Amino acid sequence: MSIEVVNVNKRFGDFVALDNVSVSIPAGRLTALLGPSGGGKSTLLRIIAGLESADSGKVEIEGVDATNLPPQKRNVGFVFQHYAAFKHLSVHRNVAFGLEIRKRPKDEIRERVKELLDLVHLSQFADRLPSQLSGGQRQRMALARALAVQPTVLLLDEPFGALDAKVRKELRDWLRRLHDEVSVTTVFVTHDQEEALEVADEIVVINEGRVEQIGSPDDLYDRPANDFVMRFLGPTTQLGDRLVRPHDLHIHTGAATADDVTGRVTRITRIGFEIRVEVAAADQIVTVTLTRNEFLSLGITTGATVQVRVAPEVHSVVGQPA
Ligand SMILES: Nc1ncnc2c1ncn2[C@@H]1O[C@H](COP(=O)(O)OP(=O)(O)OP(=O)(O)O)[C@@H](O)[C@H]1O
Repeated sequence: MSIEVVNVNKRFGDFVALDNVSVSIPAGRLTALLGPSGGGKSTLLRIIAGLESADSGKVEIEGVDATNLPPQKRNVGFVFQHYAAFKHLSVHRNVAFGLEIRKRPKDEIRERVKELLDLVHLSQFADRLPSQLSGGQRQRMALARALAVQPTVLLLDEPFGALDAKVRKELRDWLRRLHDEVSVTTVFVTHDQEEALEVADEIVVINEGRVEQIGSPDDLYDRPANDFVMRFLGPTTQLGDRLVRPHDLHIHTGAATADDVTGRVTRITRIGFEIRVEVAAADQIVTVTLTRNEFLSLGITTGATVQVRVAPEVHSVVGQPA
């Protein structure tokens, strides 16, 4: 393990921001701290970085007890959402900054900055000022700057939060590729479940100062530890007393069996290549998502009587042509 957070507690006045949090973050992986706003993600990241101290508990980085070490002794690099670049320095100088204050030889700095600018695809902008870059380019510069001093751990607090959806998506893909190239242990905060599911190897779900679940994207999505994780990770619908994913429900128009709930189709909506079918069953509106082929083979329209059940073998149903 690269980072061990053990029984960390943090209060702000009476407010409990972190309630006995323990997390193991594996070396060389990309880990997301995911959860709703105010849940404590940034506080945890800041405690790992040494920018905030825990009231009690321990932080270990690469086997070293870092609990009482100042940030600069932890060998972590960090990037925050509203990244403050040195406005009067070129991109090259911004990236070189950490190396210059460490008084590294000029040749080494030149070489390393060149490598990093290549890595983040900003070589042609080396002489520009930060104000002459786009938001996405500035975030890439921030990452290059954080990586310059070869941290063992890279901490990113909503690094793409302020950017528009398209740039965000590009940077997300790019971060994944970058991580695969340099494989420095990376922890990033996000409240966006899609971002976490798409990019991270491991996800730590944090809510109201507590860890709800830790696992791979598949673990969390398919085997959520509780209702909170299930609802936070993706769409859900209620069938009887069961909370399920809309695509894990099966519809048929044959005779009802013991597992079926009978209902009436109230609405059919097409969302991209999926079809969302709403079924009024008993006192519930159940949402079922189907592929276009599944939907067409059923031949249902609004008002039809249908049977709904939880698909017996989810993975054999999803994605199969009807
Ligand atoms: N310095 C502080 N003083 C008082 N309260 C604070 C301080 N820092 C954070 N908090 C409170 O602690 C709670 C957790 O904040 P934190 O920033 O860790 O949440 P978060 O999960 O990162 O949320 P967001 O996604 O909105 O950034 C919030 O209710 C916040 O108001």
